[in-house]
Formats: sequence, structure tokens, C-alpha cells
Amino acid sequence: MDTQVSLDWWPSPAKLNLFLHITGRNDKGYHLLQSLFQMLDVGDSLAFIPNDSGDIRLATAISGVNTEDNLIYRAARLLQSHVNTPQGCDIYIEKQLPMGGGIGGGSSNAATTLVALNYYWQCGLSTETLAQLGLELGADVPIFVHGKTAFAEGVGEQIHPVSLDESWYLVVFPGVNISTAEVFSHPDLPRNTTPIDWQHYTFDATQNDCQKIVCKSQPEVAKLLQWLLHYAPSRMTGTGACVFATFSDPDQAKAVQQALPENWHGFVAKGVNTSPLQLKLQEMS
Ligand SMILES: C[C@](O)(CO)[C@H](O)COP(=O)(O)OP(=O)(O)OC[C@H]1O[C@@H](n2ccc(N)nc2=O)[C@H](O)[C@@H]1O
Ligand SMILES: Nc1ncnc2c1ncn2[C@@H]1O[C@H](COP(=O)(O)OP(=O)(O)OP(=O)(O)O)[C@@H](O)[C@H]1O
Repeated sequence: MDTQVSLDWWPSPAKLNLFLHITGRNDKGYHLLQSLFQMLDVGDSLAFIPNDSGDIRLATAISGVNTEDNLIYRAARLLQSHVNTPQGCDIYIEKQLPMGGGIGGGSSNAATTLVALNYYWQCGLSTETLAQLGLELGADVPIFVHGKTAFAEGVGEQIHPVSLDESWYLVVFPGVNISTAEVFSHPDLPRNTTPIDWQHYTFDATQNDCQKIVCKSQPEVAKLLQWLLHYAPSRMTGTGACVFATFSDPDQAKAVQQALPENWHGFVAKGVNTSPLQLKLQEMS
């Protein structure tokens, strides 16, 4: 089979945390957050060929990630056992997003897998049920299943969709990977930011509570942030390492991208209120 022409690609978009406040911890030690998740129109792509054998096979390997640990494989297995289907799948991956960048690559891949296989295997699960299932794989999976730009609270499972004005983002990876678990276990991480009323959100009155300790332990992130701040309002996303700069005009974002020093790689993306994954699902239904 010529897979190049016959594969039907499903988008697996990136997100930005426009702000990230840590307001406490739950009884499992997980951090309670408030965050504004901005969906982007850029990301990875996945394609699925269902089979009757029940095997889940990753046709494309991700360097440094074992199949059993890959969130795509784990999402497929989780759904398969939840609905007890005899069906399996071959899964193709076009990876674009840097791993450990704070832009949600792995979580988004898991969400796309749940949504697409729910469609192909005709499981009939609701978006809410898929989101609850996704939470078993990672805190950010539910938000990607819903596929809406949204305020999120709790560990990311309480979601309030919002409609933001059109913005463009230059997202830059400083070339260092950051472990989410390490940031959350740092003794100096602020953990008691006063909760805000998300309906009165402004960029200037918010922050990323992880940014200070990451900038201290990874000077390259601090350097990148200082560089971008000369051009536009900028902030780290998630637990790093990517930093984004915000523009109302895509040409300005592209001009700054052109000016990036050689060791930093960035992409320009549009902020969207509905994710490309949700648009694909609507197109298929
Ligand atoms: C900070 C965010 O990037 C915001 O988008 C996410 O909430 C992180 O989500 P994620 O990468 O899906 O993280 P997970 O894979 O669920 O968790 C990785 C590790 O980070 C810690 N963790 C994660 C999320 C959270 N709300 N509190 C935590 O303490 C836990 O030790 C966990 O074992
Ligand atoms: N399909 C996948 N794509 C990317 N990473 C994966 C995948 N499956 C498992 N992982 C593991 O998850 C780790 C975190 O990757 P990911 O790209 O989700 O980080 P992130 O962008 O920091 O996410 P977040 O913003 O949710 O914290 C990787 O280092 C990798 O070991």
C-alpha cells in the first residue's frame, strides 16, 4: 500500500499556557492550577488504519520513547480495554513539536488518539467520557480532547471554554528539555497564588509561577525570554522550556522569527478558539 497518498491525517495541535498559577495541592500531591490554555493551529499529525487483529502497532517510532511508554500507544490500549473491542490499529506519526517543551505534544497525541479511535472503532463514547479517560494518561489530555481554548482549574480537568481575540504567537524552543515532574517537585516553587476570577483575566495581571525557578536552573530559558521581551509581551509556557511572544500581526511574528539567533528554533502559530482536531472530527461526522 502506498501510505503517502492514502493516509488520512488527524491534527494533534500544540497549546500555550498564557498564564499558569499554582493555587495549592490535592490529596494525591498533584498541584492545583489555574491556567488559560490557548489552542494553536500548528502541531503533529497522526493517521490510523484500523485492523481486526486487535494489535496496536506504531508504524513510526519516536526517538527516545519506548512503544509501551508512548502516550499514543497507551491511549489506544486504554480505550481498547475500556470498551472491550476486538479491533486494533496501525498508527502513523508525523512529529513536529519538540518534546518536553511545555506545548503539550505528548498529551495532545494521546487526545487525538482517543478521539480518532473512538470514531474508527465506533465506540460511541461522549467527549466528556473520553476526557475523563484521558485524565488517566496526563493532566493536559482532557483539555485537548475538548479542543477548545479554555480556562482550566483543578489539575486541568475543570474546563471553561472562552473566545479570545485573534493573536499570533512566535513559539521558541531554547534547546533544553525540562522535566515537568522535576519542576513540580522543586522546593522553591510558589504554591499558594491567590485564585483569580478568570472572567477578568488580563495578561499583565497574571504570570507563570514556574518561570522563575526554570529561568534560574536553565539560564538559556532566561536569555531567550529577555531577548523576546525586546519585541513583544512574552512568557514561558507550562513548565518550559518553550517561550512565546504575542503579536496581533503575523508578519511581525515572522519578522522576529527571522531575527532569531541560530541556536534557537521557533515557529509562528495562530491562536484558535476551536482546535484543528475538533474541526477534523466535525468534518468526519
Ligand atoms: C503544567 C502543565 O504543563 C500545564 O499545561 C501540565 O499541567 C502538566 O501536565 P502533564 O505534562 O500532562 O503532566 P503529567 O504527565 O500529568 O505529570 C507529570 C508529573 O508532574 C507533576 N504534576 C503534574 C501536573 C500537576 N497539576 N501537578 C503535578 O504535581 C506530578 O508529579 C506528575 O507525576
Ligand atoms: N507521543 C509522545 N510524544 C511526545 N512525548 C511523549 C510521547 N509519549 C510519551 N512521551 C514522553 O512525554 C514526555 C513529555 O513530552 P511532552 O511533549 O508532552 O512534554 P511537554 O510539551 O512538556 O508537555 P506538557 O506541556 O503537557 O508538560 C517526553 O519527554 C516523552 O518522554
